[in-house]
Amino acid sequence: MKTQRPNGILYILISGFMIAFVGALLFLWIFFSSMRAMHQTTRDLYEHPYAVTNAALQLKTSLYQIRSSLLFATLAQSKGQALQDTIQFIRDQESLLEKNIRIIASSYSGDKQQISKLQAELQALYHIRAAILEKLQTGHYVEADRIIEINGSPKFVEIAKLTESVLAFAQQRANAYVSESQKQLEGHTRKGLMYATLLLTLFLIVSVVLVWRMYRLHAEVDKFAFTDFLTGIANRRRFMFELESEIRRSQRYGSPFSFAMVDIDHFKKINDRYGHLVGDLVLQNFCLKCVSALRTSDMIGRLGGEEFGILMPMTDLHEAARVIERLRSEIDHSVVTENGQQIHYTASFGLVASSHHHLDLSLTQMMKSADAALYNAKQQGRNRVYIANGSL
Ligand SMILES: Nc1nc2c(ncn2[C@@H]2O[C@H](COP(=O)(O)OP(=O)(O)OP(=O)(O)O)[C@@H](O)[C@H]2O)c(=O)[nH]1
Repeated sequence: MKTQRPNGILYILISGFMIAFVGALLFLWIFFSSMRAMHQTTRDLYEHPYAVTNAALQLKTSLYQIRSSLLFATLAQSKGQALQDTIQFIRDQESLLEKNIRIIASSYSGDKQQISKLQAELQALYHIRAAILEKLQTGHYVEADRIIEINGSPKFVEIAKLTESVLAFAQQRANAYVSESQKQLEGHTRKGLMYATLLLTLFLIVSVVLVWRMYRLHAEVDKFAFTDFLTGIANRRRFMFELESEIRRSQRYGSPFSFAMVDIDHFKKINDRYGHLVGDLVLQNFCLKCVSALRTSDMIGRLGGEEFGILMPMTDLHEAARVIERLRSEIDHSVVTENGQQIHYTASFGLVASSHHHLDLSLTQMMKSADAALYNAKQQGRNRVYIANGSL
């Protein structure tokens, strides 16, 4: 019994720690995988779909800038440094344009032929742009203007249309992607909440089970600490505690109480003749008889071996003597039946009442007095009740 309690608590503590550890790991795993998924979704959301739309928009701007620069240079009849600056500006815009068309070509998920066509149209535009610049550099402004009007403008319009259609598709895809990603984010949040709730519920259940186990263990330990294992009645420790409390109560309020010390007669002979198991049955039978004969407010405890104590609160000597005598007689007139054998046993009682003693009565004095009375009952032939300072 002594080793069961620490083992039980250790077992509960270890299981509690293990469950908490697994729960914490699970929680961290859910938390980090959910965070990673959310991070990835957010990154995809801002990098992938908008890359094409941004590139298409920039491409449109570059085209517009190139066209305006060519028109301006032609109308203003630019030459010298002004023309050189315009050429440099157009080159910069074209390299920007090239960068954007590469982005579109690598990320566009629509009709790829559209992109090839756009690239081909841009190449054609570069040739037209080269022809216009050549005319401008040689001062042929009218021819430059004509090339712009006949070849350049339609080409710009054509490319702008193509870019517009690429942009519209990319935007549509981006919008779809955004709403899809939002749904995914909502899904992650919902899942996270669901797992957290499940985990919390699991922890609650485990905690309740653990607390219940601890409570039961505690109650069991308490029961074994104050109960006699064989008979199920109060053990010596519990009985002495109650007897001492009753003495104090009697001293304080002057309430009467009686106490009997009981010993089963020739119990050694019963053991020797029928065996220890039958001896145990007799002890149990004795306790049953006491419990049925006494009031529920009375208490019976095993003081050791075949010796018992009976405490009768609020009972004076006269009443106690009547009850104990009835119990003695009942035991004397009954038998314990085991394996077809009928075992008859008797008991001797030493009875003490609080009214027979002084107010400063102690537990030791009361025990001594009851023990002496019991000794007298044995001496006078057993199977009798002996009252301290007088016999029935
Ligand atoms: N079966 C059983 N026997 C017990 C238990 N506890 C003590 N005993 C036995 O009870 C016997 C008590 O014997 P004694 O003290 O000589 O007393 P007795 O035979 O009852 O004689 P008197 O008290 O003089 O009438 C011993 O043999 C103990 O071994 C128990 O829990 N079960």
